[in-house]
Amino acid sequence: MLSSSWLKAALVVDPVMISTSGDVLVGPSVLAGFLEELLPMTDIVTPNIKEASVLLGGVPLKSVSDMRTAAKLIHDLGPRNVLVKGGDLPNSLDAIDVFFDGEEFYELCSPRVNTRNSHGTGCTLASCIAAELAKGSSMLSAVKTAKHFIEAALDYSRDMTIGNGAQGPFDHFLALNINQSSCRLNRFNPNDLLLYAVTDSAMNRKWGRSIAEAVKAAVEGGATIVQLREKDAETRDFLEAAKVCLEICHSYGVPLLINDRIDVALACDADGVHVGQSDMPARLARTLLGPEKIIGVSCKTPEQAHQAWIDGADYIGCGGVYPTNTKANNRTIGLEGLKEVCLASTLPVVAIGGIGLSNAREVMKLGAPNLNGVAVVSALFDRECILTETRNLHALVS
Ligand SMILES: Cc1ncc(COP(=O)(O)OP(=O)(O)O)c(N)n1
Ligand SMILES: Cc1nc(C(=O)O)sc1CCOP(=O)(O)O
Repeated sequence: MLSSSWLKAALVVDPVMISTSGDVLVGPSVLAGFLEELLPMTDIVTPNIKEASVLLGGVPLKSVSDMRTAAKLIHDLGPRNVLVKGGDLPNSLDAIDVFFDGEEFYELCSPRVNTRNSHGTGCTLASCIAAELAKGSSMLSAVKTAKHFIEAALDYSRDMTIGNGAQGPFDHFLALNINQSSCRLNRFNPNDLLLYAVTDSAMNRKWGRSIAEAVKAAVEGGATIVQLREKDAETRDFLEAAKVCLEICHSYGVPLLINDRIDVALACDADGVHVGQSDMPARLARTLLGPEKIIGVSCKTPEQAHQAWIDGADYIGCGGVYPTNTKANNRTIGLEGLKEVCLASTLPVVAIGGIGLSNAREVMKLGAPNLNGVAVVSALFDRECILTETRNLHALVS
């Protein structure tokens, strides 16, 4: 028995051999067909740990380390990507899935949802991956989105009572009802890019403010995401300031990213990083930060935007839309350049460079697909009152 979907020439296979409830669903002839014919043509196979064990001739999987070994061995059987689902792993507080793309391993971790309503999760996960691939996601993004969807759906339907069996189905229609629920579908919401405040240490010094004071004023004024871009801060000072800013931002429900410094982002458990074309490559940043963190990449061309998507970035910072004094020797690409990148990008885009009260509306009116907001430094932080400037700019772009 198979649950598979062909979309955009991608074959996603959920090897439905043993159900979550432990029932064996296939015989030996099906297993042979799986190994010899199906796996070699598969883009991703998504076995649970019992199915992974069956595919490998019965080896027991008892730990995440065993799951990694299994993912590698199953990859050797032919599929281009493997997701070993650890929902059944004993003695684990979290649901840890191991994703292997032939080069890197990713441990995708989410809190275990205690519910009897878990019937159908495997098939739904595979279908969701296929749908995300068809929408243009990279494999890792598709897997992450699918996993978040399952987690949210399980949480949403944990207390439902349907039928009399030991297990109930979970609710696939939560998206229709999500507004009534507190669960979150994605860790990164592209709408957060609407008003992106990027700090600048020199400007804070000029106005005699700490980074934390500047950040507090910006989030109070309506900044929807914040990036600490502290080019000349000492590492220790930067880290301490980042921890304080993280508390401030989270108290307003606003994500905080760190410019360039993956080490600082890891040390303070920031929500993510923003990297440029000459910084740590996004793919390596993803490996270092894991699947849950937000990664933004600066792009001036459609080619760079495409690479950022392949590398597993979450959004693109595109500029300079207008000339700027904040970043030395920055090439201006104009509204035309911005539009070109937006049209080519499969990722959400935030415009940057010389944007302020006088031109933010013009940028947003471009109406380019994927353009989700404006990122601003001097128009917020090189002003006497950050709070007022942020409020005014927020009103303009909303
Ligand atoms: C949102 C956003 N977009 C672009 C940049 C520029 O990043 P980068 O190219 O790394 O240049 P520096 O910021 O390091 O000077 C950004 N920081 N944020
Ligand atoms: C940090 C940065 N990156 C840019 C890019 O084009 O990638 S422009 C820029 C500076 C933006 O500052 P302001 O809002 O003061 O013009």
